Amino acid sequence: MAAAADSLLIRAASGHPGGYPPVWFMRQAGRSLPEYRELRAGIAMLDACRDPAMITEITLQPVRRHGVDAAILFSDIVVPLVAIGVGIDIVPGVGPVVEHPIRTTADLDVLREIEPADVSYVSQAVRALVGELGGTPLIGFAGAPFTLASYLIEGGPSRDHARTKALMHGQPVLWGALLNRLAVIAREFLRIQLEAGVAAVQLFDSWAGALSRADYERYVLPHSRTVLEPLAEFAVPRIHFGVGTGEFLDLIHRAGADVVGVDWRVGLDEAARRIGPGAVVQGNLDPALLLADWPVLEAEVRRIVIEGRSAAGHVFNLGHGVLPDTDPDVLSRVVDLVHSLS
Ligand SMILES: Cc1c2[nH]c(c1CCC(=O)O)Cc1[nH]c(c(CCC(=O)O)c1C)Cc1[nH]c(c(CCC(=O)O)c1C)Cc1[nH]c(c(C)c1CCC(=O)O)C2
Repeated sequence: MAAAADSLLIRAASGHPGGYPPVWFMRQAGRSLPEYRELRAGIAMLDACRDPAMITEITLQPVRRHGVDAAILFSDIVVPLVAIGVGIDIVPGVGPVVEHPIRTTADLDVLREIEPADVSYVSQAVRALVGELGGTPLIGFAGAPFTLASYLIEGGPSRDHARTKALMHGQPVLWGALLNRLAVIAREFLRIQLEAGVAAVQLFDSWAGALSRADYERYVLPHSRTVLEPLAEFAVPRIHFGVGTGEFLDLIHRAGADVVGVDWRVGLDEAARRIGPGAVVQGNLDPALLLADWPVLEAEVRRIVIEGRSAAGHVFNLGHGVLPDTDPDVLSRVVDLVHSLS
């Protein structure tokens, strides 16, 4: 732990950057890696997420291959919900699909509080990983209340989040009760990972960008704050990420984040300005550009590293997850390039 606490990621997150920005990739573990596809063959996603040896090996794969500056726990945002008994499956090529969508007060009963014993495989994997990783920090994560609520209300992935928004505006009491339960689950799931030894946490509010600034502030921010604020006691970086949240990056920060994840729509210099003094940012290469010719990609990486220097700290990452058909050698080359820039 002492070594991980001194890592580039932890230093950049507290606003004391070293020579080059630390680099890791959202969804660095997964289908872009042949060794992942081989290991996962014939094993369902949620079964893999409940097997400590599998979690450990898959988490380590991109660290070994790319030399990234952080590992992210192999899991999924729906894992804590499945662990407390919510009927959810992860369907390949689709995403999480919910057996009984949540649409009434009675439906909330299924969302009981999570206990460490519900996810002992996660604690076990974290402890093993902290030992294996040495000085490389391990990032734990959870899905944010809004993004989890969207899956639960819609019953699966949604383009427009229409039922979610209708419930948010039309049944604000039910909305508040649902988001509060999800916030407590996310916070306790992160606490379990922190107690097992993760060096940082990331809260994924992937779909928050579907909301207006005013609606985010009123209906979502208080609940994301319920997740993040009490975790300050662990004194580790709390990263808060969403896609399309450029209009309210300051609110993402205000919810209790030390590091604000930024997608590719806003430059990091402008993002730092929007967040305010002392801003630490994470991002923000467009994952689609990993499929472009190297000279194009190289120029983008250089631009992002330069723009990141106007923030108090910068963690190099993508603006969203690695796409499955990304060439893993390109990811390794991006890591080497970032490491050569100081
Ligand atoms: C929205 C969301 C989900 N899951 C997650 C989010 C938030 C991040 C984001 O916005 O991308 C979070 C997540 N899911 C996964 C990770 C692993 C850690 C990492 O390497 O980043 C993380 C951080 C593994 C996964 N989670 C999933 C996979 C793919 C399943 C497989 O390999 O069979 C992986 C590696 C499944 C999943 N789970 C989810 C989706 C949309 C999918 C993809 C469905 C598909 O295209 O098949 C829900």
